[in-house]
Amino acid sequence: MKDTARSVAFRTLSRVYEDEAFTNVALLHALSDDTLSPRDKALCTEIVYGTVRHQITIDALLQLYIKRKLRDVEQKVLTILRMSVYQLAYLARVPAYAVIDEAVNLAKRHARPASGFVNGVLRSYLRAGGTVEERMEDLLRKRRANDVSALSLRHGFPEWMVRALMDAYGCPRAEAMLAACNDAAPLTVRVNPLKTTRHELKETLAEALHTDVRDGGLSPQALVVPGAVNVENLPAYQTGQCTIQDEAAMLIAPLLGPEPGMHVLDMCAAPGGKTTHIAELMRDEGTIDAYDVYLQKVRMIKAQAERLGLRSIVASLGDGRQFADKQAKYDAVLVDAPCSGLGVMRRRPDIRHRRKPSDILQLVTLQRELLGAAIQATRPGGVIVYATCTLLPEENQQVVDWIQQHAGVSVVVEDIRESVPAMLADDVSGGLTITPERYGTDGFFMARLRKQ
Ligand SMILES: C[S@@+](CC[C@H](N)C(=O)[O-])C[C@H]1O[C@@H](n2cnc3c(N)ncnc32)[C@H](O)[C@@H]1O
Repeated sequence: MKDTARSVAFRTLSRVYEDEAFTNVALLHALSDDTLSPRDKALCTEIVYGTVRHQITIDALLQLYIKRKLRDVEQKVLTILRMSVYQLAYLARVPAYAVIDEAVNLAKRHARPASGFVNGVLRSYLRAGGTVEERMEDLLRKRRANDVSALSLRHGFPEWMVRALMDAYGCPRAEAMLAACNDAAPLTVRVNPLKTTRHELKETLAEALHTDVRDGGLSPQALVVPGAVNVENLPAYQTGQCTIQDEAAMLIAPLLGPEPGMHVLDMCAAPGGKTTHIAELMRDEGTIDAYDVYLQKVRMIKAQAERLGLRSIVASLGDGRQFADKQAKYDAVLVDAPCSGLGVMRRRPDIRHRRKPSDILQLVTLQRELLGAAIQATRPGGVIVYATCTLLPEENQQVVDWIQQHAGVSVVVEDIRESVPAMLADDVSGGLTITPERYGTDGFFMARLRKQ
């Protein structure tokens, strides 16, 4: 049978829900051949991301029409219902009859005995009427919901995550942050100054993609490409003129103060986004030792270095914590630590469903150990940059504060207001926290320490 936007969306969502695939990776794989038209690819992408983003809200609405608990509904049937309610609730331009027809066809193909059930539930949903906002507010009134459960239901994030953000940033800002985490992220690329200029690359990309490409507002190396485009297929990408990277992430490597000839350690380096940035800023002169604990990921660093034509990167397999008892020799060390990833939920919406509160404690322990080892590996007078892509202070400023007390050597947290764009100065408090609702970027934390 011929693939449609919805059948490919169903297959992709099944991989996310049944095989624990990452949404962005499963989608990239599903759309890599050309069986769908560009319009259908866009619809499929919208359905997949939207369903995962709004799953908590969708489930609460679906439960009103299903007597059993949703966890007792067969996964394939639940996937069909979730993606269909997403379309009925959030995609005004899609006709309801098309959604229900295709849902029933999908059920006949993948869960035949349940096709009548799928039809019945979706028709009951439609009959109840009202916009998704009205239905949600009705549900919240009936549940007498407090602020945390209200934000959880309105924006589709688990309650523990909402509570953590509210505690850290207050209610209005946390709500704006959650809403921004549901926005589609733009594609941004970092120009490789060793091969071209931002101006030249901008013209090359605009011509190849028939679209307006604009300069980023935060990094002098950033270009923003609108729409869902595949830059990786373009000659400009394949010949190493640019790297795909969120604009806020482009602010991290410069904090190390990279200069030609330096000896730098990148402790958690894969897939190499920041390693290659450091090498570009060092004009590919000097050495960057880049480590990661997964062999497959070390190969990714090597592939990126090769694509960009960078020779100063030495990528190796290794645990960053090993540097705790090695010689202190590096001029600068980057710890781009493994973290809960709450800052990148625009691109990885499944993070909200995967992460558990208990993960945070484990991550904080690892982050402290990595930062402690980084300080040991740095020569006296050298700098250490600690960064994450999460929004939780426990994994960010609190790790930096803790290490100052426990490093066993003297380290100072430097004031980085002069080293970041002026408009970010107010976001610096110890380290810099960039949140997604402020500048349309992913969320990041970065701090610079100097070993005395
Ligand atoms: C946030 S990512 C790094 C992203 C990378 N710096 C970039 O810009 O492309 C964190 C990385 O740390 C790696 N990692 C996790 N535990 C580690 C450890 N103990 N030592 C070294 N790397 C580790 C993960 O495999 C992951 O690739």
